[in-house]
Amino acid sequence: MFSQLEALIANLEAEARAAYDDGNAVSLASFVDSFVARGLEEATRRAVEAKAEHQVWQAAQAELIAECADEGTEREFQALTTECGELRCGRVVERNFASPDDAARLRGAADAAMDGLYHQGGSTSMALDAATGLRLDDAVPGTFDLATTILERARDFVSSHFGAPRIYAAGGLITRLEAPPRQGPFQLNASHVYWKPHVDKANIAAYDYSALVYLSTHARDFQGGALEFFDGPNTRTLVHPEAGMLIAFSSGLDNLHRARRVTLGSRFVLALWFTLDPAHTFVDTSLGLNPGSR
Ligand SMILES: O=C(O)CCC(=O)C(=O)O
Ligand SMILES: [Fe+2]
Repeated sequence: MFSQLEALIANLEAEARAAYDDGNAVSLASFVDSFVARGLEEATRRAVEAKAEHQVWQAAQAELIAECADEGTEREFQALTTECGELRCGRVVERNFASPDDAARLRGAADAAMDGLYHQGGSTSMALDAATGLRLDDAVPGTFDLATTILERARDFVSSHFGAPRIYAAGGLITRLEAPPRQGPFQLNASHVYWKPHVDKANIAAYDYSALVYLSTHARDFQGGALEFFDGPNTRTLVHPEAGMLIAFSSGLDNLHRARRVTLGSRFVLALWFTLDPAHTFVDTSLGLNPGSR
């Protein structure tokens, strides 16, 4: 299987070969070598920049978390729009974004596809990529297409709601939170705490918008597990997931949040992230394919 680095080098080599001109003074081999070397230098520079940006976001996140008390006044979700630079920030909920049937189909497929995957405490996640697609389709044919269709619809929804004409899929996860946590050989860390407040952009600086499509319903499929936003030191905004509900929000510091601990049952969510920067579009290398050669 290709590593990311091998895939990058293979891409650069393919690009170099395509760019090589026969009338060139240098041989193809040395042209490719110096093209790859320049490409790797550029990639390294971008990685260093991204690391610095990541550290800034993490420091700001730590400050916000420190300001939030353990307990706060709770209020139910209200849609919210704020200005942030040239963009719109805020949050929005859309019930029945996915039909109950589609949510149930994807939930069933995800549950089966997670057999044999590692869990961390009560949490099991699969990236939304082609390798997961094979597992999903093996469990319930057609469910990878269903997931990618939901992703595309979510992208259009976020783009029009937040007034960002062009946004790109930057990553996706299907996550199951459950209580009690499964034990056995696939349990990696029984004391893993997934219910930590966080800012999505502090995890991956390229994320600009987050969308969660719930596949399970609070009080029917699970207890606990509300989505909680930390709005100021003592104020919490809660969303109780319903199968098919979409919640979209800007990924920055205005949306410090967490999924609360599930106390009983299973809670599935399709989490999607979008970026304004095409350079950060998600590249699926899960089947070891070289994206440049497709
Ligand atoms: O499951 C949820 O409600 C939240 C998930 C989340 O915050 C995340 O994956 O970043
Ligand atoms: Fe999050």
